[in-house]
Amino acid sequence: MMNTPVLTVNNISAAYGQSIILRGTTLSVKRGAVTTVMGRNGVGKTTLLKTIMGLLPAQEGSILFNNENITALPPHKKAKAGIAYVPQGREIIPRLSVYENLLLGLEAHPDRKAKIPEEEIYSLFPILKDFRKRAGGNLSGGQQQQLSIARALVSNPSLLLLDEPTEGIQPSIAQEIGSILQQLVQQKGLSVLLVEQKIDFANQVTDHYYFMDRGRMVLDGTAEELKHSELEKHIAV
Ligand SMILES: Nc1ncnc2c1ncn2[C@@H]1O[C@H](COP(=O)(O)OP(=O)(O)OP(=O)(O)O)[C@@H](O)[C@H]1O
Repeated sequence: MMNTPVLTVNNISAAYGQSIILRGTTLSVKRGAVTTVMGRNGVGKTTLLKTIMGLLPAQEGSILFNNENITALPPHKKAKAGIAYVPQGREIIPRLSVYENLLLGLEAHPDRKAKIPEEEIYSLFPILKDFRKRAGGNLSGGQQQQLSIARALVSNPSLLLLDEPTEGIQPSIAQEIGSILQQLVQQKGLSVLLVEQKIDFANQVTDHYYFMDRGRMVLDGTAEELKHSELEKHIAV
């Protein structure tokens, strides 16, 4: 079990109406490591995460989570099975307090009596303890990103899908988020599928890269395996 991928995506396709976005996308996500998908704007990275989560149907191909076929499961069942999604733009509920936003994470917890693991969450994200009564909408972008990740962790996932966590936040906070991710991977064995545009942040956390173009993967490997020039070619805007 330890050596098998936590998630395998085989040849999936997905579309918005007539507009086909994923065209035979294949990747595998290593257990207890960070796998990062990079690629230019609009190549289908967000669509890939949405399809894995079940927010968009896969019209062809299959998705295996811990060797079980989850292709057609609805999002709430995937969440209960242990997949958490941190969407691009974070989707904090602005009028709810930080604590109430965290409570929403419990909806996806497989145990209905589960409570927020406050000690763990606040030791990872001390700012959320100080601000627990503050409205989510009054936090800075970086704090909202931390809240969004914390809310995902409240459901006790084994796989975290993370869409551009550094978008619009300052480099020092991005670096902090990077260290927290590393901690979660190394200490809790969390598996992460990250979509990222910033190579510096990606380099801080990534074990294995995939490069996506027009709905499919065109290159993959560890940082050592990939030549810098190749990376630049696939992320240049
Ligand atoms: N809800 C939607 N309806 C129709 N088309 C969409 C929808 N969402 C995204 N698209 C289109 O699908 C394509 C892929 O979008 P997607 O968001 O997956 O790309 P991305 O690689 O994540 O890019 P970005 O980095 O800009 O988020 C784009 O051409 C986009 O315009």
